[in-house]
Amino acid sequence: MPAKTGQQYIGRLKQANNNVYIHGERVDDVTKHPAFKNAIQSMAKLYDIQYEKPEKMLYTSPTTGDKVGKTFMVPTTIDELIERREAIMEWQSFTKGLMGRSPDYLNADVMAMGPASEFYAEGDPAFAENARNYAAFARENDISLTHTLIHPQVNRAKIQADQKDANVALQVVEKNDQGVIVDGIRLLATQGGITDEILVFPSTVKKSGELDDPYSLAFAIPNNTPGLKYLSRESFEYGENRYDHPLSSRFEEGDTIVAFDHVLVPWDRIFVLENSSICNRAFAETNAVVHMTHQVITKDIAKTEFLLGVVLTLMDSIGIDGFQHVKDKGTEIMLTLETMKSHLFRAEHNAKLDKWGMMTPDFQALDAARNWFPRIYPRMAEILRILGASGMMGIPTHADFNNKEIGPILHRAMQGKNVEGYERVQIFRLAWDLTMSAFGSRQTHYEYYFFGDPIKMGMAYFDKYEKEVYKSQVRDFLSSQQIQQVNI
Ligand SMILES: Cc1cc2nc3c(=O)[nH]c(=O)nc-3n(C[C@H](O)[C@H](O)[C@H](O)COP(=O)(O)OP(=O)(O)OC[C@H]3O[C@@H](n4cnc5c(N)ncnc54)[C@H](O)[C@@H]3O)c2cc1C
Repeated sequence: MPAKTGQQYIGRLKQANNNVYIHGERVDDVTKHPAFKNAIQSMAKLYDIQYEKPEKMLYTSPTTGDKVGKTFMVPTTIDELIERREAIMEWQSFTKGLMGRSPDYLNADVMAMGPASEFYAEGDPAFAENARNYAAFARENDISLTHTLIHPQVNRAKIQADQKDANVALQVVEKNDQGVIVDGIRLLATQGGITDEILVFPSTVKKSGELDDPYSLAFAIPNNTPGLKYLSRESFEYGENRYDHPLSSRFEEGDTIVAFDHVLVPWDRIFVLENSSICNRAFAETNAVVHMTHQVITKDIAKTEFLLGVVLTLMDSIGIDGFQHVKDKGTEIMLTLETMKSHLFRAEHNAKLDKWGMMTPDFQALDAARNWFPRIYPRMAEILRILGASGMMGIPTHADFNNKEIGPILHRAMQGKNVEGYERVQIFRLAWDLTMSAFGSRQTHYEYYFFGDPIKMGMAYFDKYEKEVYKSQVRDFLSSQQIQQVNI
């Protein structure tokens, strides 16, 4: 089947009728519900873009000859790697990097499962076949995915097996002829219930060996599998008016707690079963993490470009762009953008064929970028907030401007250096929705925790960084000075 259209994506969601709950109620039709329908429209637009720009977004399937999504393409040359990234960038230019779980993110993960499928044979040769088949199935059917990696936050000082209710986290409870029955909770599935399927993978920090095995699983199942429930947080979309809520009315993806109530996972959908060692190595050894990071850094660049554009437009609108510290703050964002672009360039141009036959970007460059961005993103949001000052709160609505009595007052009161009140407020509402509304502050929180806890990631980064080369330079330098040792 060729790549899907937006209409097909929506049609599948209607048909699937996934179990999604919000505000204490089951949602009848996510495609019509105010909390989900606009995010679904944006996702549909992404699928439509595949057909608006087929040269950029589609390629010929290696198995069926159908035109399928290029974000599933296994790159074998640097040119293909760049082509794949350009398709990702096309989607990111539409979302401005604000839908962190647009399909390209998990498509990168699934893509790597194909060539690297033999990795999963370590648990069982059948699991390798499952991984291979799933990668092809997802590509040929343009499957949209949500995913879940982590256990509930009960008591982080204890390993899962020692929790007071150890059964709260997702685990295997039974095996039978058809498959494995799993039960328990997983967090935190962004876009839960508004995709076709869920990918359950482990987080890569299970350090208690066999004690972690019951919780160490990887599989994929349709979102309407009996017993699977998505418990959605309240929506941060406060209205459909694009003037009032320019971003949250388009890109509010939603986050969900995932409850598995004795859910059957068929044998042919299992990739890892009760093996923490394999789980801990899966992302790294299949190079899925490298391809996912390649997508993420592309998203980060699109997001930084947009944020820079908003900052510059805002500066201009109230005439602060000539002040020294204001310029310096703009420079901070420019430097971030240029640095991220350099990381991406280095990653792509130093790419090498890995042992699975995938052209794989230089992870040193991507790893630096993915460790740095969560640290710098909150600062960029802060810069926008600082420069916007009172303007971030002086944000009347479209309805206020339309009111005969107060509209003209506001239009005059809110005027900018070279824009009228209505236009200036539009810029500030955009800045507010990007950084300060519930949607905007989630963006900051999201970026901070995108790849996991940045503190733990930083520690892991430090531990595996090649330090000896730098220490030896210092040793050589000191010894080259030939200073006589003082006899004490
Ligand atoms: C908006 C948003 C969307 C998300 N979307 C997804 C998604 O789509 N799919 C998905 O799988 N996950 C998703 N996540 C989850 C994300 O992966 C986690 O938030 C991240 O891995 C951190 O884990 P945690 O939230 O359990 O934090 P915790 O591990 O509970 O950490 C909480 C705090 O305690 C500290 N802490 C915890 N343990 C230790 C320790 N041993 N030593 C020192 N300090 C410690 C941490 O530093 C942190 O400050 C999302 C998160 C957010 C915020």
